[in-house]
Amino acid sequence: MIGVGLIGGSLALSIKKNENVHIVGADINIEEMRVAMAHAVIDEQADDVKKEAEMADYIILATPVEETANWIHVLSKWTLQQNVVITDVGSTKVAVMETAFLLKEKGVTFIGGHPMAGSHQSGASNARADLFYEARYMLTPFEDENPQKIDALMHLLAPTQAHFVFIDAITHDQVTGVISHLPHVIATSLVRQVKGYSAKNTLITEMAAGGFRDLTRIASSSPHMWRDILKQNRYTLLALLDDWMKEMEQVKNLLEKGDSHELFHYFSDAKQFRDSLHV
Ligand SMILES: NC(=O)c1ccc[n+]([C@@H]2O[C@H](COP(=O)([O-])OP(=O)(O)OC[C@H]3O[C@@H](n4cnc5c(N)ncnc54)[C@H](O)[C@@H]3O)[C@@H](O)[C@H]2O)c1
Ligand SMILES: O=C(O)C(=O)C[C@]1(C(=O)O)C=C[C@@H](O)C=C1
Repeated sequence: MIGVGLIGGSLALSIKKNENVHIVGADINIEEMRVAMAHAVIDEQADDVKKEAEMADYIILATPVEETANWIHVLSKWTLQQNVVITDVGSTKVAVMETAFLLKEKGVTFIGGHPMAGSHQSGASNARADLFYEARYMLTPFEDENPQKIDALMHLLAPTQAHFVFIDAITHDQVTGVISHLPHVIATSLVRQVKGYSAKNTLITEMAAGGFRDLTRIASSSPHMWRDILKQNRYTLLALLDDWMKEMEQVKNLLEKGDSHELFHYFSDAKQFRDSLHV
């Protein structure tokens, strides 16, 4: 397990429910390694990552996505087990799968993965074995991947009790752009706007309640993780932000007109769609 933070740690805790699993962890943050060992998230800490990776049956990359791409470069230079399956948990897939081509060219299996559950909290101390229970778990194997390797990975991940969904990397990045990355940008920019007002009036933060909390919780997420996600999915985000600005223009127009019927429809249309969603 390379990266023993929230997602790597949660996956480790859940994978441990399989028989005959021994999880060796590696992390650039020594404190995270200490926490992961102290909470029995991993069985052993890697003193020599190369040596451990070359002995591993599975390698899971659970680092921020730019680091994941770097690790794929590194792994492509090592002599891994012939049957090794490498996967990741990153929130973007196009850049990761493009880099993973380096492994494919060497006959090494890489199957992209992305569990659709998480938190604004980071680190192994927040890891939970049930984090992925009933969540969607997207997999992006190369088109001609050996089905036995995919089955082996799904077997390893079965204790997560997540529902696997196969998807191509481009569609993945468009879909997550819409339902995860754009909402993060909106929450973050809203918090920044409120921060500006709060400098002039302390009542603003004092009066903040449930509505503000629910809409902005995710702005407390890891800046490192989100910087990397936005870098890798920036073209999708640029198009989505154009649409978002058009949406805001529409709200401005509605307010300028002040038409009760149109304003009511704006809210009722959104409520109807929101009420129909499973989340
Ligand atoms: N947090 C979420 O809600 C969520 C959900 C699904 C997927 N993801 C994805 O999971 C991945 C990990 O996110 P997280 O929430 O667990 O973050 P996290 O900060 O809790 O954990 C990431 C860990 O990676 C370590 N790390 C960073 N660079 C490294 C490197 N070069 N080598 C080794 N270790 C390194 C960090 O020290 C940290 O312990 C990201 O790619 C993210 O996009 C996150
Ligand atoms: O619940 C949260 O805090 C999350 O942000 C989780 C969340 C999301 O739903 O957008 C964040 C990033 C992921 O790649 C998957 C899930």
